[in-house]
Amino acid sequence: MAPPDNPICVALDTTDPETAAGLARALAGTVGYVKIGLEFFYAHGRAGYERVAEAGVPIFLDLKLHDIPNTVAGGLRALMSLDPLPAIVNVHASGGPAMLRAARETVAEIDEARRPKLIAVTVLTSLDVVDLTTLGYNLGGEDTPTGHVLTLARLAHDCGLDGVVCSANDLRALRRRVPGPFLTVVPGIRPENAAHGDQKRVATPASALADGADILVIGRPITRADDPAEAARAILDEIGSARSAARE
Ligand SMILES: O=c1ccn([C@@H]2O[C@H](COP(=O)(O)O)[C@@H](O)[C@H]2O)c(=O)[nH]1
Repeated sequence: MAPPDNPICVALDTTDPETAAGLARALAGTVGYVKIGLEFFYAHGRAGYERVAEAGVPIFLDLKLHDIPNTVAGGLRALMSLDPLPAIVNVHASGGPAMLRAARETVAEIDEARRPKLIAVTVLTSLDVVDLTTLGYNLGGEDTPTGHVLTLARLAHDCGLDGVVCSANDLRALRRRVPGPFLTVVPGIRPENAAHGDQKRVATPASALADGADILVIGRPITRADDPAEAARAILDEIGSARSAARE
């Protein structure tokens, strides 16, 4: 799977349709994707989605489905009638193999050239090793969640999914241990000196790409900037400079 030309995906986390559609228009041509998540979709559903889609930017519909196989398949099938189709949809890998296969079979009902990429969330970037231990995961004494991310990523791969959502901290191990092509979509991206907020496993845009990210999900550092398009351009410049320096 070829990496996208423009790896920036901006999270439109708002309940205001004017703001979401306005951001999508302002960012068209500067970013590769916009992301619609729970906040916007629960508030405005299909009509809100279609309004954002008018800007013509490919959409990652980040609804992170997590339920029994039949329910996830039904939910995804309902989403497959969106017009235009999203470029990417997702489920939680921890829904298990039967659910992942049901999801894969459902998106496969759309012809291959048009179907959305189906990816699985591994471990949320807002969780660190302390959180996972609190949740009862046995990390075998490791001090990062990467081992668990790899388990879920391999499962997603074996169930035929196109890729995963993971943190930048997991990428090197994942690129070594999960066969490609396999899309890596990476939130928790923070330019130097940007506030981390609720994100615990973070990286800069340039370092995430250097470690193997295909798509960088960036929300507040762009959407809360005085000029979001300018903030996105600054990140693209930073990425370009880091790539040129790496080639020298
Ligand atoms: O593990 C995950 C999965 C999804 N997200 C989503 O990405 C954006 C990040 O927004 P920021 O404002 O840049 O923190 C947000 O929509 C999350 O729902 C994630 O952060 N981590």
